[in-house]
Amino acid sequence: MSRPACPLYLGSEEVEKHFPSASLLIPPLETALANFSSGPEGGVVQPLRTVVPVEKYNGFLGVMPAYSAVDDALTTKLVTFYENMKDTSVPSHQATVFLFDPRNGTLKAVIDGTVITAKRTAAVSAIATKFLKPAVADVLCILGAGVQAHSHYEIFTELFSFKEVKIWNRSREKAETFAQSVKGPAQVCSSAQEAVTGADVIITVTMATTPILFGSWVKSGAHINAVGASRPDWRELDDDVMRNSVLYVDSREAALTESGDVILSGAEIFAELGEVVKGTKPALSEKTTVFKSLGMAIEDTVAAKLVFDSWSSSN
Ligand SMILES: NC(=O)c1ccc[n+]([C@@H]2O[C@H](COP(=O)([O-])OP(=O)(O)OC[C@H]3O[C@@H](n4cnc5c(N)ncnc54)[C@H](O)[C@@H]3O)[C@@H](O)[C@H]2O)c1
Ligand SMILES: O=C(O)[C@@H]1CCCCN1
Repeated sequence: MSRPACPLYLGSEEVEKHFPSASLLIPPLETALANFSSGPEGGVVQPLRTVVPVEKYNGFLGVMPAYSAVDDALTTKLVTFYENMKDTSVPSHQATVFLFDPRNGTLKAVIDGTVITAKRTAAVSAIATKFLKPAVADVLCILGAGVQAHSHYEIFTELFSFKEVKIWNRSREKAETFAQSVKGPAQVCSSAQEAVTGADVIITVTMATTPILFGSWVKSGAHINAVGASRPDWRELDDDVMRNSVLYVDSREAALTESGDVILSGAEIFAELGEVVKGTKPALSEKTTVFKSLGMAIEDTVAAKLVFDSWSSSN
């Protein structure tokens, strides 16, 4: 019996190279979201992720396995995320995706998951926004100025035509650095309220554990992508915005288990994004809408396959 070959390793630079634009991910991600929301016939097997708290250091380890029959792809992402880190040279989120041969279980590749996590999360928010943004969407607001703020800025300015981008961060200095580093306009705001006022699309991408977005600030009909607060006792959005918006989620099961914004507000889930993509639930874009994103393993499966296939065809 021959031993399996050593798995391929693709670091973040290689991943970037084989993944020039996150918008490449939109079609396969839409298919994956629709398949996920189709139950067993969609061919997606994705148990709820396991999250191990590392209390002593305010950290968490997430284990995110998934199989997609349509893509014939099997992966597990391991992701760590740490709150209030003193050492700012280390990213708050670090991830690795393991890609297996689904025919025999051989580990084919170990792929940096940090770039994948940044790009696939932003691409899913872009899908939600395509369906749920108001007919006229001139002003984009981003709360947060970290990794996800960058990946969201990149794909949102590529796919949509906002006239204005307003950005707020807890430390203004980081928002200023963000505005100087992006290729395009970004207006730094002194408060979250100032950034949110008048915005048609709002993205919350912070490590906040208590609300930073309040319903009284939100323009009627706006669309909100709520990307942070992925623990059952963490919040980014207040009860007002949660209860008075139409609520879309990536996964009902995950939202009811992991999302403090959903669990603690008692807001009712209207639909999964995959149901909107399939057309079995409407996109009520004239209403104020929230897409609560927690991140799904199947998104990493699709992204890792795209990177691996691109690498294979060029080697
Ligand atoms: N839904 C998903 O699929 C998904 C995927 C990855 C990350 N996330 C979440 O998105 C959020 C941003 O992730 P990131 O990788 O950009 O993190 P990051 O550490 O790069 O950036 C976090 C930003 O939040 C700000 N911040 C930190 N604590 C805050 C607080 N208490 N109040 C307000 N702002 C605060 C920081 O200044 C920073 O600008 C996190 O909550 C993360 O868990 C979600
Ligand atoms: O889906 C993800 O990759 C992230 C991991 C960290 C917490 C939020 N969701």
